[in-house]
Amino acid sequence: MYENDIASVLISEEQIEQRTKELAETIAARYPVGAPEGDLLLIGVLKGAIFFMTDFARALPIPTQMEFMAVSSYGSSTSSSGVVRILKDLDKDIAGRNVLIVEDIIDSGLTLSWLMRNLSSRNPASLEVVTLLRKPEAVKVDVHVADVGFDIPDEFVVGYGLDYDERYRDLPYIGTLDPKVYTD
Ligand SMILES: O=P(O)(O)OC[C@H]1O[C@H](OP(=O)(O)OP(=O)(O)O)[C@H](O)[C@@H]1O
Ligand code: HPA
Ligand SMILES: [Mg+2]
Repeated sequence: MYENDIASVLISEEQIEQRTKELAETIAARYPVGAPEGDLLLIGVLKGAIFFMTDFARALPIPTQMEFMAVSSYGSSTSSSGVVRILKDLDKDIAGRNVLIVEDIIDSGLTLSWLMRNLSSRNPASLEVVTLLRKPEAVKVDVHVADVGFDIPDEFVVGYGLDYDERYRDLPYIGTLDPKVYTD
């Protein structure tokens, strides 16, 4: 599909599927079914986390509810602007709920650190994060994340929800983007 733009496949469809199942089982074990806080509330961060969110939710062996927030800090660039904008806020109150943020990637950590502060101020009963990808060498602000699918090198990646200038989200795997695509 985008063969000429992808330099290498970093994580295959099968690896994503396998790791998502493992994460879902580990995480579900921490949330007792029938708790007074109600069902676990997944907050998906649009648009990047959309594919991971839907696969992760279906792999979780417990009932969950889903809400979405859209924030953006990259736009048509390969580095974070550092300014996080809310493009779509939650429709529901999360006070007293067990909340799990579902992210596709932690790169500089700026988006997540901002989001954690924003959501904690709404008084959830608990607030945790699961991310499919993390770039340990790129982190500028430390955010505690218990569950990471894959630690990856500091290269710009696309696919499985991740875009460059809105393209490549529909690739079923995670690939590195040939630098010619963004240096031309
Ligand atoms: O750790 P950071 O350096 O802050 O980067 C991570 C964030 O950047 C991407 O979102 P983006 O702003 O590209 O929006 P999108 O999900 O709609 O593509 C990605 O989906 C994360 O939310
Ligand atoms: O490597 C990346 N690829 C796509 N979107 C991103 N947002 C932060 N880092 C990345
Ligand atoms: Mg993006």
